[in-house]
Amino acid sequence: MAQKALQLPIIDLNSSDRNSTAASIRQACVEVGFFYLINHGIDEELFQKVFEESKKFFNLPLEERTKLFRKSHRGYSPLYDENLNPKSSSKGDYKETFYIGPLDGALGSLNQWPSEEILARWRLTMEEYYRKTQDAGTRLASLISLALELNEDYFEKLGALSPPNGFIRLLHYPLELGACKEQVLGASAHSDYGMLTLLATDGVGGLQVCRNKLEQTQVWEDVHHINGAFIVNIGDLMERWTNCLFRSTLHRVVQTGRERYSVAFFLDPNPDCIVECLKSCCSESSPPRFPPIRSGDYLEERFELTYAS
Ligand SMILES: O=C(O)CCC(=O)C(=O)O
Ligand SMILES: [Fe+2]
Repeated sequence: MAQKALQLPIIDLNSSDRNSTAASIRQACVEVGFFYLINHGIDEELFQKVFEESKKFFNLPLEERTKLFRKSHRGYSPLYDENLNPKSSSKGDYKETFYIGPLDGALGSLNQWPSEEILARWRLTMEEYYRKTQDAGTRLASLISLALELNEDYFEKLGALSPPNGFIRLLHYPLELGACKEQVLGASAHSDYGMLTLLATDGVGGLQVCRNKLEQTQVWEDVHHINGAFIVNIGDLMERWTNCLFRSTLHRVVQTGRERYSVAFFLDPNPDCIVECLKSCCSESSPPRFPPIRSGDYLEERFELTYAS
């Protein structure tokens, strides 16, 4: 188990004092890369509906779930299918997931949905959650621009958010039956790939972060659930943008002997956006550490490494 629990700052997305909120975000992203987000516009009722519908899907017979097996990163990914830490020798993560990508335009037709006869309100619920969470993420991105001493519409103007590449990942960590010799993790140690992640959890523990990923002995700290708050973390593309000023922190989910559900929303840049060091994050003494990269190419490569086949 983790040695200690982490106290993360609470950021109010609706605060009228945007400059002081931006300063708190900056401190959180420099020090930990994780914070809580409140007043984000998603009400308790919608969270409840999303978790209920998610449970209904994962409780369908395996045969039904497998009909929606992932294609183009959308749909169902069964137990052990993913390994979020491709460097580990583990046989995969003890979780099952379901992905929903951008809803609109040509990309929208790539999504897979359970049939309405089986789960009547599933698609509507997920679409509502997708739009509202993407909106919260976009508003948060403008506070992040402020935190980086940029104009509030910086990421908008860059094309990163027009439209963003948003993905919902519904997660289910079932109870593991039988003792296992090696430690199998619900989600193995990883950092998220993109810009920002807004994570909703069900109150069951297990999420841990490691702030000293480069040291030999890693210290893992528990991240607690706060009712109604998102747990937000910075992804690797944001770390590249900021020349490692903002941290994309290693995290994982350990098994606690309880079944667990969570819902991650990845707000990633438009695939055609070129991610290169921000002017406010480099200088002569601190030159860019990464070459510019097209967001879509970077994310594709990371996704490919996640799957065993
Ligand atoms: O389930 C969780 O709490 C974390 C999931 C996660 O880290 C991810 O999906 O990237
Ligand atoms: Fe993650």
